[in-house]
Amino acid sequence: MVKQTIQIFARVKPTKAKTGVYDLEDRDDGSSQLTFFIPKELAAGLVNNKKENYKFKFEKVFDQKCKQEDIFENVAKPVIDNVVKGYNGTIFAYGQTGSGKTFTITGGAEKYSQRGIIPRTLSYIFEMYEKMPEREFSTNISYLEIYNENGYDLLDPKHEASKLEDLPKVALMEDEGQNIHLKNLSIHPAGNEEDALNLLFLGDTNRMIAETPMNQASTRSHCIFTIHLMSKEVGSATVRRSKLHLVDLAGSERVSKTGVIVALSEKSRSHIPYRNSMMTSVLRDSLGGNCMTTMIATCNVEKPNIDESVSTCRFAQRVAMIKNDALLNEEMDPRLLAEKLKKEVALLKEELAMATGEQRSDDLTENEISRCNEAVDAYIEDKDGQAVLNIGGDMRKIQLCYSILKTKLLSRPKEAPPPAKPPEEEEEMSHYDKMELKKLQHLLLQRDNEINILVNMLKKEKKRAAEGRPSKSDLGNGHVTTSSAKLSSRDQNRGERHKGQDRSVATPPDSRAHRVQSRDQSSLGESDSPNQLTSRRQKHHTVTSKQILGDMSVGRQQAFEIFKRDYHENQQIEGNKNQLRQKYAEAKKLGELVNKERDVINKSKTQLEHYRVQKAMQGDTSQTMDDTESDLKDALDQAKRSYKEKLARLKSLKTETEHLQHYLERSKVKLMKDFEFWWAEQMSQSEQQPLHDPIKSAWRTPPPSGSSSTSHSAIQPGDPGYRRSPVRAAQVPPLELTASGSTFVKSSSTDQMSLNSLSSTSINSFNNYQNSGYSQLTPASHVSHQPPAGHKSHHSSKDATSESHQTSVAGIQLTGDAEVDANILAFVKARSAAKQLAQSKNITS
Ligand SMILES: Nc1ncnc2c1ncn2[C@@H]1O[C@H](COP(=O)(O)OP(=O)(O)OP(=O)(O)O)[C@@H](O)[C@H]1O
Repeated sequence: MVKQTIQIFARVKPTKAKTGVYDLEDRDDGSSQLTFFIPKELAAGLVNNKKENYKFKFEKVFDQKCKQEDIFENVAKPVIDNVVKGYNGTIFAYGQTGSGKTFTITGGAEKYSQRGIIPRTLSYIFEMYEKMPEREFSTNISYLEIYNENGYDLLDPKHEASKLEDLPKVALMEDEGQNIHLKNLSIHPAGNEEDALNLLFLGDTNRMIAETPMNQASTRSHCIFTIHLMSKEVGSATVRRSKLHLVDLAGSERVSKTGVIVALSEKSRSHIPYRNSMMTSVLRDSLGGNCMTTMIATCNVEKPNIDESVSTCRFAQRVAMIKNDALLNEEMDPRLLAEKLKKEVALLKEELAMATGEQRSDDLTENEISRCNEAVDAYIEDKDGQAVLNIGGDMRKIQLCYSILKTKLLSRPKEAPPPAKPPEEEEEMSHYDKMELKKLQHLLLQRDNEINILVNMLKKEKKRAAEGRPSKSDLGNGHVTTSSAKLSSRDQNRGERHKGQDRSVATPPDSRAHRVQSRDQSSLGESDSPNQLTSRRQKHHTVTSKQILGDMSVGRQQAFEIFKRDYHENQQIEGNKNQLRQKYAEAKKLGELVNKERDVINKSKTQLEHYRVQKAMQGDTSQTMDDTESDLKDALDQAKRSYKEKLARLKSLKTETEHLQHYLERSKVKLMKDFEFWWAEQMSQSEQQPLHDPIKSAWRTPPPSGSSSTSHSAIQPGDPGYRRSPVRAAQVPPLELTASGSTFVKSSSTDQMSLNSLSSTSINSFNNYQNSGYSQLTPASHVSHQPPAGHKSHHSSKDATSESHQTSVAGIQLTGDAEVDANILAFVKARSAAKQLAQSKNITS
């Protein structure tokens, strides 16, 4: 048992400007101290407004420049090492909204280097398995989201999520031993890193899709990614099961209001009401039980966020006092144990029968007879002189074995005895024979192996051809053409990935994957074969716009196209696309090089073998290598090294491209979600416009700066709310939405505002919100720019004010007097309507 308190770390989120409100110090005992300086005027409303310095001790504090790699090395690795050994582990991030919890646990959405703890953990555990050939491992994964005390399965294979409520609800169950079980949470086997990453990507995509403006999933929900490990020594019945929870908690400003967290942070409370919250029930072991737990407090050190960062650090200090007792979770596997016991019982029965003289007289079964045959064959083939034919104490079997042996002996062809040789020649020949025999035996073995490999390959190919499948990419064997071709074809097909395309085909052969067994297949549903599941996962990765946006009207589709064009993350998306292209090109080149290297290896091998055969034929049996042989051997070794290096790079390129593809998929989802929000905002604004105030309703969206739109009608025909307002309908001629052209209006009046300009403007202001980076929510006073309740968009009040003060309409100065301005607007509208009418009647004004 390992007794340990929860280890606490802190991470400071990078800020653009220097804030001067905190300091870090390394202490003599190896820990770090984080100090916040809070000027008195800022401390108003803070817990203690007299205090200016707040000091907190952590295992280590990671400053703004720290890399994801540093966090992984220092925080995650020690926990994972123990999980692989058989201890439970938990790593959770706690901090206010926007402080970097998701960035730390899952990673950033832009670059491969921004990979967070989860993807790095997945790579690391599979690397560790390779280093422990004496053990067999199995890995299963689950991904749970808890929102409003309800659990949702992010990896559910049966539902396509478009909102959180679409996912199956996970229920908490407690057994008699007070162990918590999660009903309806699917657990998926991951045979290799790629499988595991796919599960992570699937869960993340579901998490994003399910995030609606109303639930702000990432801010208010907790996400728990759990890796379930099982391992045992080869041939042993003792298994170790452990779990690693990687937890992204909801924003601290929200969770701190829940009872459990309050109880945890109050020193005087000895009883923690874990059952009051789903999150703490699931993580009960992590907070004071059988687990090694580590917390990362994420701190935002911009001045307005200091209060919350101080609270976060206070909470961390309290958490650091929680003691855990981690146990090695070792047990006998009941299945293996039963098998072992059965064998023992059979043996004991036979011994008993021998001892008591009681023998069975019934006939041996077919199975028993064939086992006797096998035992005799094995006995004959065993070259060990001490080999024993052990068939138990059953006389029927013993007699059968004797009979089989006799039959075999009698059926052997009689060999003529070799002619007698003179004694000295016999001695000389025997030495020569020994050498030659050894050589021939070795050659024979080699050829046998080669034939076996070839036969197996042929069988596989034949089977594949019969199933109509493409040849398997085999990085391990150097057949990289298919793999790189697949990469490039995936590049071309990205965006509309083929449904059901089986990614596992591109998986490099992983010998360990064969050993890995699914422990929880049953939870996947009976009909889920691994291939079906993979293709379903694959399908899940590709998010269709329909899934998020539903069926779109033609007008909305056009608006979407324009929104896409002006989207603020375009540059980043393009950057990732470029990188992906480069990586594919690199992979293709590398694939070709690996194949060349493979040819070099084969050539060098053949040359070396030929040379050795030649030498042997010339009677040179010396064991030492001559210069030529040594050169050939060096060339072969060099080619092998180079081949391995390139192969390793190819493998890592594969993981990188998977990540980039995932980032692009995320961007796609984000784009669609942002459009949905923007569109909803346009709709809600148009519905919120007071009907008696035409000025405001006309100018809720400003014209684009520098555009000629000032001479245009103020009302935006492309606006979805346009036709809904009776005031507007009365003031302007009815305009129709049309699918043709780039505008939404039928007529070509110069007073018509194109949707393009409308969209550019409101999209720009939307983009400004997105880029403002200010992590506080919009003040409630800016009602007209308030996003639909709960949306995470960070609107700045500056944007809102700039939009609400327009001074002219269609070139005419507004007065600020509502009545006068209403008249001006009515005039503009009337003029616009007249022009339009004139044009439609083909009359020049
Ligand atoms: N250490 C960091 N380096 C670079 N960018 C970061 C870092 N930490 C956070 N960010 C960025 O800050 C933004 C907010 O971070 P993140 O989403 O991780 O916050 P969070 O604490 O998970 O918020 P929420 O509670 O809303 O889920 C993201 O755009 C993220 O990429």
